[in-house]
Amino acid sequence: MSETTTVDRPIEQMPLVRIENLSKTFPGQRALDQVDLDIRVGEVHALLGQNGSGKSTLIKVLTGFHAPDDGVRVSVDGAEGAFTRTGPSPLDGEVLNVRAVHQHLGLVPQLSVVDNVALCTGYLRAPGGRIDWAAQASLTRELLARVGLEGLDIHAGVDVISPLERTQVAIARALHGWSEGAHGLLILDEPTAALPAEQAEDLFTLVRRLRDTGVAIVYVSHRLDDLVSIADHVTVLRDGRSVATTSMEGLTHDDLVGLMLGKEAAAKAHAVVRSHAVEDGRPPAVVDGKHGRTLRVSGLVGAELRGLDFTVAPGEVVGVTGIVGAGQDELPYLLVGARKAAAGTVEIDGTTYDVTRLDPRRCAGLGVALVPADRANEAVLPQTDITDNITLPRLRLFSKGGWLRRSSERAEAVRWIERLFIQPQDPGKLVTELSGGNAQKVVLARWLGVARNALLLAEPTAGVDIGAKSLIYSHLRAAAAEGLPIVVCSTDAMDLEQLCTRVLVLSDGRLKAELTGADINEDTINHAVLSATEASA
Ligand SMILES: Nc1ncnc2c1ncn2[C@@H]1O[C@H](COP(=O)(O)OP(=O)(O)OP(=O)(O)O)[C@@H](O)[C@H]1O
Repeated sequence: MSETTTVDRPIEQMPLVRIENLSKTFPGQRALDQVDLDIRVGEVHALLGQNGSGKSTLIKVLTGFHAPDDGVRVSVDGAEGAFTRTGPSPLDGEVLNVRAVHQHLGLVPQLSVVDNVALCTGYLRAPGGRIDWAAQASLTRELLARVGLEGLDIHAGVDVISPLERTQVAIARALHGWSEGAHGLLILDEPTAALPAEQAEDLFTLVRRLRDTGVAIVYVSHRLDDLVSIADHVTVLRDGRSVATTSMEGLTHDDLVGLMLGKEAAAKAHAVVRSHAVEDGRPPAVVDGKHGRTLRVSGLVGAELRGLDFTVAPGEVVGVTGIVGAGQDELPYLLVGARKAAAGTVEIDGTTYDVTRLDPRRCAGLGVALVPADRANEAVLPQTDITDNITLPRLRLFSKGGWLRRSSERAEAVRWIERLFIQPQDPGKLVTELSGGNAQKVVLARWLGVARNALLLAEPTAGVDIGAKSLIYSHLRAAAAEGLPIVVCSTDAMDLEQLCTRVLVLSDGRLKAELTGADINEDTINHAVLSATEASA
């Protein structure tokens, strides 16, 4: 902050950061519209809103990635000043630390913990310019101690530590240069998205600890139960406007849905999400038999999986779950050859294939589609528009006499935009200009169009709001009802409860339990994952 003047207000009522009249306009799109936000010392302040409501844009303005429109007013610690761009964040400076930990953490898996910390802090140098490894190790240990990771081997690769430890390392390095007790704003964006349920609780303990040392925390998540557990206040964004700021005291999951969507839309979303009752473990009746051959997987071996056999009947939605690394995270990639399997076969539409010889392109040709978990790196084609992203694997369908018919491609994109309520409804919009949840719908549209014989999904609802979740569920149910075999690999027990007719629980690369019927509910699934993991330990 610069050019500061003191505001005449009682200090105890004064927020650490007060932002007024914050707008951000992209060409043709007002992403934030006169938003006001007060964040206090020692609170967890949740940002809640549907896909495209402006949460990421707000974070990107706070961290200096986007400059806001003119007219914003800011005060920090009671001192008013301009929203200037002096540090990495326009608010970061002597008075305030502003740090963000994003959903994908920004760690390099192949590097050690100490190197990953150094990527943020810079390597400490001894006289003469060589790296002072002893000092670097002690700085790393000091930062890790602040997040409760005293015992972690700092030379271990980030790929071998647990998902919770990775999140802790990312938070630890964000605290570099921020002395304990100094004022600051820590932004956590979907921090539990990659964490199994039991590790999320441990993360909350850390977040509460940081809050109690005076850190102001902005917490963004579509996992509403997280917010009920951890947030002190919530600000609700709708179409770029802040429509409510309230204390979280006494608020339930359903209250949050109501605040986010408005009462009427909330009731509708709730009804759709709950409309699917899988009572006896049998697949729902196949209504038109458009697809209809069993997917049969035998002896699948990968880096994690150690020989998995299962079948998915036409119209069945089989869930596969476990803690990260149990095998469900690599399963769909192995089946389409996106990661190298060591052994295994898969029967597709009556023909058996050696999985070690498959590749994603060939699988797409066979009508087997994979919706990957890492949307940004594995799924969207960044420099292209919604139309290209949806139609790319099926371009031949839109060609005549060797010429691509752009009009029929666009018509197909418009059909999916309408079916999945993709926003904005512009087939020519660059996919990088979409919110995360809308980009996920585009990816889903692409692969729903390809899947004739099987659809494999990895974490299909990560980062999507409750309304979009219900929409995705109903499209997947409809595809199953047409006889498509579907495999949902997910750590989100709600996805599994709402979608699956059978759930396979893996641990250590092997099948440990199979849940059907009334056992397919969030509590039993979480419990089965925990028991399977403990039994393998
Ligand atoms: N770089 C950009 N260029 C143009 N429009 C953008 C850009 N980034 C975001 N938008 C638009 O701004 C609006 C808000 O998007 P934002 O990503 O902030 O939403 P969000 O609440 O974070 O959504 P989600 O929960 O899906 O991640 C959307 O309409 C989006 O299409």
